[in-house]
Amino acid sequence: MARVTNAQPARRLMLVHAHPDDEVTGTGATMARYVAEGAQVTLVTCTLGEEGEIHVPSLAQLEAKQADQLGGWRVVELERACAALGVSDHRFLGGAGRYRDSGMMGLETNNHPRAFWQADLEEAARLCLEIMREVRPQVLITYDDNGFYGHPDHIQAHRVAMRAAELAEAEGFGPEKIYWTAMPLSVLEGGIEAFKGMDDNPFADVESVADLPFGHPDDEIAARVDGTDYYEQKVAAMRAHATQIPDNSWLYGIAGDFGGEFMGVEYFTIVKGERGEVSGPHKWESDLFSNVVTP
Ligand SMILES: CC(=O)N[C@H]1[C@@H](O[C@@H]2[C@H](O)[C@H](O)[C@@H](O)[C@H](O)[C@H]2O)O[C@H](CO)[C@@H](O)[C@@H]1O
Ligand SMILES: [Zn+2]
Repeated sequence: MARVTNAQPARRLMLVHAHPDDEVTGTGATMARYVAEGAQVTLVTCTLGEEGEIHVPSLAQLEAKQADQLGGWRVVELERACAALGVSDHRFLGGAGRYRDSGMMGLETNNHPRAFWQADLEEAARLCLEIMREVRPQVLITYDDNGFYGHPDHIQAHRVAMRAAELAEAEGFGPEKIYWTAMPLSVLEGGIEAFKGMDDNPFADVESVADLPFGHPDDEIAARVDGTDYYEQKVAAMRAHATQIPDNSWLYGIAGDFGGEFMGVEYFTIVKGERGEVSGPHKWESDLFSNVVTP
């Protein structure tokens, strides 16, 4: 049984994401910050994103219904994004190509025999456990039980990560703290105002934040990680995912109009472990490793 070696950094963060590009949008600044601070950041991506859209016209024929090569291309996009963030430890769950992108909830692609949505949970969790046993992360990040916005692969990534953490706990090396990606309602409400008048307004049809499948009251948020110093790395990593994030994406609008204030700050709820120092009106933690005692 592998044990923490002297060669491993003192602080170790593991993230379990569903598709290439998820690592950037929800946790890119957090990853870049902890890498810069000397932590080991291990990214686990569960699928290759084969069923995604393609926003690069010259690559359109790679789509699943044609050449079905988008997954391979997104492997390269992910490598480039990790390089931009400074992340050197990336794994595909079960190895590249083990689990296939299931497509949006309810689509026929959910039933593909290799779809992650069809994965045997125990088997997939044990594959995740193997990485956890090697890395022994003190902090684990994944999605909430709705996968943040209800995508089947995100829901499955949550289930696999949480089951792996449970199995690791039983073997005596579970993560000390577990966080789920989140967004405060106050930030979403600010976004709705800020986007009015933008061409690519993601909130165009949204009357109220209550209409969104995600968002937490500010007091339910546990941690606000300030990665504003790394927002340029985050934007560079977003650009690496060109098939998923088009040049006219609202995400770049935010980056342009608000800089690191929005793109460089990422939020989490906590579902395991004791928070360390908290501050501000909503008592948010600023360091995911605060209060960690596990060597
Ligand atoms: C951020 C994320 O999880 N993206 C997934 C998602 O992509 C969506 C999908 O292409 C949908 O058809 C679009 O309308 C929507 O705008 C996209 O965000 O689902 C894809 C298929 O499972 C997945 O490849 C992509 O990474
Ligand atoms: Zn995703």
